[in-house]
Amino acid sequence: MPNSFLTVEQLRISYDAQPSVVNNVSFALSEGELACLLGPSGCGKTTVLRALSGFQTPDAGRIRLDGKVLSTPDHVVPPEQRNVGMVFQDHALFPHLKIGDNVGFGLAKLKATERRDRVMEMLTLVGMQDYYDVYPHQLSGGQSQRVALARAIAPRPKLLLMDEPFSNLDTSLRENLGYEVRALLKRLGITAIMVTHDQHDAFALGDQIGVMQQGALMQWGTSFDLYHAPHSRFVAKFIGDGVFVSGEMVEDHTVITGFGELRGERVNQSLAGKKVDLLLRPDDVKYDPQSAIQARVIRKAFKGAQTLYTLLTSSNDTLLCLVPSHDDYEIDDIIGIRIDADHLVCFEQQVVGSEFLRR
Ligand SMILES: Nc1ncnc2c1ncn2[C@@H]1O[C@H](COP(=O)(O)OP(=O)(O)OP(=O)(O)O)[C@@H](O)[C@H]1O
Repeated sequence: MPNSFLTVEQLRISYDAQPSVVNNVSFALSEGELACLLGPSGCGKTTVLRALSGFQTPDAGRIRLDGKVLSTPDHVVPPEQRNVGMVFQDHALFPHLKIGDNVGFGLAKLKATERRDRVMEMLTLVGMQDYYDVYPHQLSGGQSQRVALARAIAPRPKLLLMDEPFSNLDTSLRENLGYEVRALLKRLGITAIMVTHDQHDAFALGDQIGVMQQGALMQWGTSFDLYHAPHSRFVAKFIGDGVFVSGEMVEDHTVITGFGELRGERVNQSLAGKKVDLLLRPDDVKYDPQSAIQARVIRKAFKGAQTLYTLLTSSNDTLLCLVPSHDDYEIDDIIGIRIDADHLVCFEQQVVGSEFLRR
């Protein structure tokens, strides 16, 4: 943390009507790292972004960027002096300015020829080099968002902030754009933070993802860790599909369930000797015609390459299982399954039977 490029330390923010909108949030980024703040509506993501951009004074805590203190409760470097770029959900292009002038807007300090070269370089990077003389209303949503990105990175900011940049775009476009933007920012070595409530946006862009709930940062980690090693029920439920099934943790690496004994690495605190709710993701349950564990299909959802089956075991546990869609089964068919969870995510038991985490 001391040598990080960006550090947010113990950030606390209240609004008049609402205390602790952001509550002791701390995280750090290396130069060139991409992070996402992910969480349900109202959890405080945008407020963190506002503090990073200099529009919000913290009640407590400190923000440092590249060795310089940008925000404390007593001193806030104004937004225009931070060298921080911003992209918003609604693109916010100036409607009366051509695309080239939109992208060149923050480059007033450059000579005219340098400015034009920089604008062309940025437009080329986002694949919009043929749109220099076009007005914003002539662009699609995806094109506008590319231009907004080009405008934000044109002044070569130290930090790029993006607030739900893909939320007005349709699903397939937003996923493609997410991976495209990631590749571009990585190529340019730009450090960035994106706020989103959509886990797929976060998976597409973030090296690190921070999951927020009611002002608190619940977990900070890679998408893989958040999905497979959530530290809390909230993160387990917020990220991905799955079920909780009841079991008993007989020792640190072993849980007995109604459909057999499962062994794996323990992820959370030790609950040896206790009744637990064990998290099983659809990809922890493997289709295996040879297996002795049999389960009945009670629901199927075709997903293209795979089908997501909801299964009921003879012990009355409900499981989710992803099966290549060529292996097609009908409701009430019996199929063989094998549990392949190399890590055991358990929480002290709250429910009896299975609980769904379907989103
Ligand atoms: N200017 C403000 N004055 C008072 N309360 C505010 C203000 N801005 C936000 N809030 C409140 O603070 C809380 C957090 O808001 P924030 O916009 O940071 O959440 P968010 O996670 O970004 O939500 P969303 O995804 O809906 O944008 C909300 O309850 C909101 O109503």
